[in-house]
Amino acid sequence: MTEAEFIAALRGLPLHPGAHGLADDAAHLGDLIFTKDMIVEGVHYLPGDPPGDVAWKLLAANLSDLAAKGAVPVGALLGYALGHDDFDRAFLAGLGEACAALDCPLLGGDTVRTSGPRTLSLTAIGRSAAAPLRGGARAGDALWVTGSIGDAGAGLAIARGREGPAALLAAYRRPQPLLAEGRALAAHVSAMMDVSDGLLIDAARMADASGCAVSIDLAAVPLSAALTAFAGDTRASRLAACTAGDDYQLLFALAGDRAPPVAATRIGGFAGGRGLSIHGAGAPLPLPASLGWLHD
Ligand SMILES: Nc1ncnc2c1ncn2[C@@H]1O[C@H](COP(=O)(O)OP(=O)(O)OP(=O)(O)O)[C@@H](O)[C@H]1O
Ligand SMILES: Cc1ncc(C[n+]2csc(CCOP(=O)(O)O)c2C)c(N)n1
Ligand SMILES: [Mg+2]
Ligand SMILES: [Mg+2]
Ligand SMILES: [Mg+2]
Repeated sequence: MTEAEFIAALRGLPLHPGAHGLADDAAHLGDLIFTKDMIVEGVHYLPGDPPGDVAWKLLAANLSDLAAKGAVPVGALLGYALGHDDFDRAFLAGLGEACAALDCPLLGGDTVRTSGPRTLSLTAIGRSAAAPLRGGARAGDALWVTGSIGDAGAGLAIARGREGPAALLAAYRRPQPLLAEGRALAAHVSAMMDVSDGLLIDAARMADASGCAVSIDLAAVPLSAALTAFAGDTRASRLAACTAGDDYQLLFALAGDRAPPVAATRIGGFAGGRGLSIHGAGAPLPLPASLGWLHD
């Protein structure tokens, strides 16, 4: 079974109304927001990555989903698999640092031991008075994204041994959840989500959840100077950036010609119909074979 097939099958189980049909980044129970993300050695991080960075990434990936709902973190529940003492101790130190820096204290969790690949999980709880959904975009809305796209994908190549700048490696190992930006945006957007699996696949998910079509101008996608110096600026490098994932930027829909209250780039728009299309210099472009990361 693929990830998408499994989640589709879960939709046939008894679902709480706050799950929004498992078509949002998080569950909404009153003003409380619940989200969970897991990370697995060899899948989400490399065995040689520093344990403190693994802890950071586990918390940050979850808080990114809270950011997309405009939430303030309340606390986190940790699911931890013990392995080697050195890793476990360094993870603990890194988690303490991450909880303090990101203002998210522990509520509890569970601990097991495994001899297999390390699998870690975290459930983050937040509070948001007016959480936007992933599925609220309407035909005529513009599509916007914060920051730059593709840095973490390049950082993974650097973590695997390519020469490259520390800033790209840091984007991969220490993503920054955009909590303040999410809170500033929440009351203005018609839809919001974070970019975890890749800009193209996540934009397609926002359009699907909203019952709209979305189109993206590939040339408008913001790339950092560090990335273009590292990977060039070609159609292929732009497509690689837009499908790499691990960006943890905020993707949002905004009505008409409104300007967002935080720094962001307009990259496309929503229309009637269904599906994702991309274009460059006014001409339609073929979609790449893979739109982003999928656990298939
Ligand atoms: N095993 C599961 N059990 C219950 N719900 C699930 C499960 N896996 C995914 N979901 C739900 O499916 C929806 C989509 O999940 P998904 O993991 O794609 O969201 P995300 O956390 O925003 O993305 P990412 O995992 O890339 O960070 C969410 O509502 C999530 O709670
Ligand atoms: C070693 C290594 N190989 C590949 C990747 C890329 N990657 C893995 S999972 C994922 C999407 C988010 O995960 P999920 O959807 O499970 O929350 C991405 C972009 C990585 N981070 N580390
Ligand atoms: Mg998300
Ligand atoms: Mg997830
Ligand atoms: Mg997530």
